Amino acid sequence: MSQSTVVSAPGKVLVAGGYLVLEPAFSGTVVSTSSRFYTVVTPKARKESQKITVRSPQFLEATWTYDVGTGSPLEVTPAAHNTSKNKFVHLALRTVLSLAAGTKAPSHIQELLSTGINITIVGDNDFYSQSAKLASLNLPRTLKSLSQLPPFNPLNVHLADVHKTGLGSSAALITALVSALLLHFGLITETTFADAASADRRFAHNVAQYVHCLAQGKIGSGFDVAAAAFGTHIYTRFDPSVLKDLLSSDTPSSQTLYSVLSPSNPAWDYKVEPFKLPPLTRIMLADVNAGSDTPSLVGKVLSWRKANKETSDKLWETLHQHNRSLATNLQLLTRLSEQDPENYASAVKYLASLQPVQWAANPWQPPEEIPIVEKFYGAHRITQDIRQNMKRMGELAGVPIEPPEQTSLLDKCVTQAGIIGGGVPGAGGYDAIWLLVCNPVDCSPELPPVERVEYLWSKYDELKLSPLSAEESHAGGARKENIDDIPGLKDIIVVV
Ligand SMILES: Nc1ncnc2c1ncn2[C@@H]1O[C@H](COP(=O)(O)OP(=O)(O)O)[C@@H](O)[C@H]1O
Ligand SMILES: C[C@@](O)(CCOP(=O)(O)OP(=O)(O)O)CC(=O)O
Repeated sequence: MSQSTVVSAPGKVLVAGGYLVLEPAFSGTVVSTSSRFYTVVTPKARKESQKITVRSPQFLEATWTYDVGTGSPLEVTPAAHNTSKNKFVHLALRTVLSLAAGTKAPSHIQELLSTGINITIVGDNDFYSQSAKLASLNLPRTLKSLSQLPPFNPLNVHLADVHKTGLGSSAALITALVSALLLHFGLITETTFADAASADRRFAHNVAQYVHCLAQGKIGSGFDVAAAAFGTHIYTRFDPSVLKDLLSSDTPSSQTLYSVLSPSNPAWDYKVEPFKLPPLTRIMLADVNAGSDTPSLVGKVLSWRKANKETSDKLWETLHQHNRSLATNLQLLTRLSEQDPENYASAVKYLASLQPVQWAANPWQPPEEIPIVEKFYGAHRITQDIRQNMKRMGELAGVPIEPPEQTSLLDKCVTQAGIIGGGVPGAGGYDAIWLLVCNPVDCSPELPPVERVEYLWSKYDELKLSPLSAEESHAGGARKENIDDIPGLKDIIVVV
């Protein structure tokens, strides 16, 4: 394993900015998750010249072999014996190998390929629903039960049949795979890649963004790939015209690929503004397990917007103001915690024991805590305003962005003690909900809000809810890993 290259990339939750983030005039607040995808690239132990074998050991029959040509342009062909296709993986390999062949000393690439390459891809359990597994083990759907599952738990299904939880498996996987390959072939270096603002990290982002669009057959806003590459941030999209020519060409040359995807190409105009959730708070996610088709929601909302310019412009502007205020408000809370950690911690502990409606109504509140409490109450109000306007967007467009079932669930959640706010992430629908909860170090004698929410979810009869174990990742996006630091990763790699 000594010559292995391991890279991980996080999943995402778009807490504000669904639909708006598709347009460059608006932005989205995306939180990256502690749950990650891992890619391990290793020279084959048994030499198999010009062959790349990709394995996803969490799934049945998930091995794909590719033959790499020796000519120019370099071809990557799926082997005839593959039992399924994996467009995402195939296009990632083809793109990075083509870039490598064009920009590195060909002899160096040839040397790596002449041994053959093994790639293992695994996603943290959170990316796929674990409800069936928990039920088979007779375990309740709680965070504690999730922590008892082995890492990278095999799902005993084919990849095509898996139930995804909405954390953005393909974006995290492509970003981790592309970055690992770029590092392995020496197109970027470990030291520069470690810096989120570096040209190398931006190169990995651009390549991942291209591969993801190509594999999906469409250009979305790209917030999911940006979160996988850079971590939590406020995202403003790139102008899709940067990829137009590449996407319409069958096999772009290495030179064309490089000139478009290069970090110095000024046509990449996306913006990544720093953001993080305030200290002593925690994001909680529930997989609602009812499923929604994001592309169909997006299609309907966008055609409604086109046909109702004036009304939608007003709604978009209102939502944009609320989305920005939420981000500003949460950033201010982080600043208040830095300026006065003691009063901040004491205010969070106090808020954790009361319902949000009671937060601003305490005449005995110590004066130093008042600005902190007010900001938390402000965040609560803004998240409620965002929900209301997103729901209205759905009603006007005739799509279930916050359907009645989700409204009742969220209403129950956000009136619990210590819950700052919540909503339907991303495009909304029946997929999932997110909550932001106060998470003081010690809540005694009260129950911590996290446990209150878990209890409510476990007893909620109207919908089948499973918590996800993800928290916010503070690792800042994709990163090179040491295989020994990731529990369970070494054990799942097939050494051949
Ligand atoms: N563990 C995995 N190993 C290999 N490929 C994967 C894995 N998980 C997801 N994928 C790829 O991502 C695709 C799913 O992409 P998509 O439907 O866009 O899901 P998502 O919304 O989670 O990003 C799969 O068809 C497969 O090509
Ligand atoms: C509507 C959107 O703005 C947000 C969709 O976010 P989701 O998190 O719902 O996305 P999926 O992972 O594809 O289900 C579309 C976009 O920005 O591309």
